[in-house]
Amino acid sequence: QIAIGVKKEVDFAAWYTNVLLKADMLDYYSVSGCYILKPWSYSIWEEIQEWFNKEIKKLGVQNSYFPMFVSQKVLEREKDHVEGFSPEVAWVTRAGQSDLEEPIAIRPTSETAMYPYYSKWIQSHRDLPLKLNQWNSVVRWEFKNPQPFLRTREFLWQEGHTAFLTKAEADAEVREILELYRQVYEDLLAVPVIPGIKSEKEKFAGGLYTTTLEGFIPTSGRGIQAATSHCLGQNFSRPEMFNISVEDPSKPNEKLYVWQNSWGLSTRTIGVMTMVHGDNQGLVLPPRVASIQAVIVPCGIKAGASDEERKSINDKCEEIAKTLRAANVRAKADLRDIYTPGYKFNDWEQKGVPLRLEIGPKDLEKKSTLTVRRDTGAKAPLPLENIAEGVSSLLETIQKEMFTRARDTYFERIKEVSKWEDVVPTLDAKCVAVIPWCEVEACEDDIKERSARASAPTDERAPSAGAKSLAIPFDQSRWTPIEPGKTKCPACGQDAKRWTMFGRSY
Ligand SMILES: O=C1CCCN[C@@H]1CCCn1cnc2cc(F)c(F)cc2c1=O
Ligand SMILES: [Mg+2]
Repeated sequence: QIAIGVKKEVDFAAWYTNVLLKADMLDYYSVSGCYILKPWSYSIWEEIQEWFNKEIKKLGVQNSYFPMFVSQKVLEREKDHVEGFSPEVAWVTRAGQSDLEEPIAIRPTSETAMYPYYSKWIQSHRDLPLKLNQWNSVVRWEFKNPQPFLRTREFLWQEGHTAFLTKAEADAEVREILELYRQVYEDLLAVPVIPGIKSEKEKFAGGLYTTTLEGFIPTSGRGIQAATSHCLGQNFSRPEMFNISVEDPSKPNEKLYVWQNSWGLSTRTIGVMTMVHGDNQGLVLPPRVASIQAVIVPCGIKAGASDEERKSINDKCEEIAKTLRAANVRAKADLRDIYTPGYKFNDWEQKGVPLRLEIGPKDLEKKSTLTVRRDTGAKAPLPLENIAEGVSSLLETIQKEMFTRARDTYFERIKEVSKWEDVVPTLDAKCVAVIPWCEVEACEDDIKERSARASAPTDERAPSAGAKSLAIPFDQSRWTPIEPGKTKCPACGQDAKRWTMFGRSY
């Protein structure tokens, strides 16, 4: 029987929620759009936190905590910055039986909570650079249908907010952080992403420019914004906004408004990892973030087996688990005597445990174990001698091959398109169209509108069908060089500037 009850390529949305439930990663919650993160998924967030926290501290970033409440007049400091977002702001209007004088917003992001205090704390250039990060949750009362980890009304993230004397320092940090995000996805989660810059239309409107990691979900053929690192320029420090300035060290008596960045990575990481690697047996965990990397299961114990035979097998399993744990492999022996080996195999496969070691009487005699990889199902005997070394290298191989397979799939779906008539068919083939684009915003609106009308009817639960610009990849070398003045934008015929990824997205 199909463990997950529905096939990934048949009903992706149902497959996704079933995988999360069967792997015991989450449970539904009484408030719609909110989910409980159970230990099996929360441990993945902890792995990401531990790694990222260590890295940003190397960059001199310090963690802090600002209140979750933002007063109305502070949140709406700059009308046009928030107005586009205002429908999704959640407000506290009452405490107990009495209404509040003023409604208080629950932070949807913390710029407006933090920057009045940046203005207060940053007086001299010696107070720069200021680099603070928060690990917290934010609330955005989304109305589009919620999806666990991908679009929820409350989510966990980190938000970094930094201030510099010069634009050059800010520009450099934007890319340093984006590179750390790339490592979270590619090295920890084995998920390939393409770093690039957002178009003027798609960037964070309050900022100067937005750099992004673009992920891709092959099953739906949709792109997904995996992480963002914005340069805010001086938009938030200027006098009309939060007035964050120092005396210009090179021009006394002149005010210099600071250059700021803000960057975020959320529990969306877990959803992307699940969608990219999961299969019809359920979750498939990359070893780097698996809370159990190897599960040891006693096998072949006949019903009539003697107690000592059962005990010798169980003891061996526990001993192997201990040996592996001593070598920093997160290993567990499943000695539950109420379940058959077959039941256990299915249970741990649904939870995505990267490696299973089977130990039966014959294995004991031969002093070997049968290893079974979760990602490929490949089985191979492994001598119990130097078992820790063998298991560690097998886990590394699994990590590498999970990434390579996902990257090859992603790159196969990225199609170089130079003629408009090929754009919609590319999207309908669940691919991303990379076009030599003119970077004119009106053209972008036109592409979205023309591709929405022409596209095949996608299932009604899917997000919008029109093609958005996803990113302008920093690495342009993968496509035919654009000849300035000669290469034309396939959508509008104007001169093309850079290869740009267009696709449907989450
Ligand atoms: O994306 C990030 C990274 C972490 C720090 N913040 C930036 C920009 C967030 C952009 N954004 C995103 N969503 C929002 C939703 C709101 F309800 C609202 F009032 C404001 C915003 C909003 O500013
Ligand atoms: Mg949003």
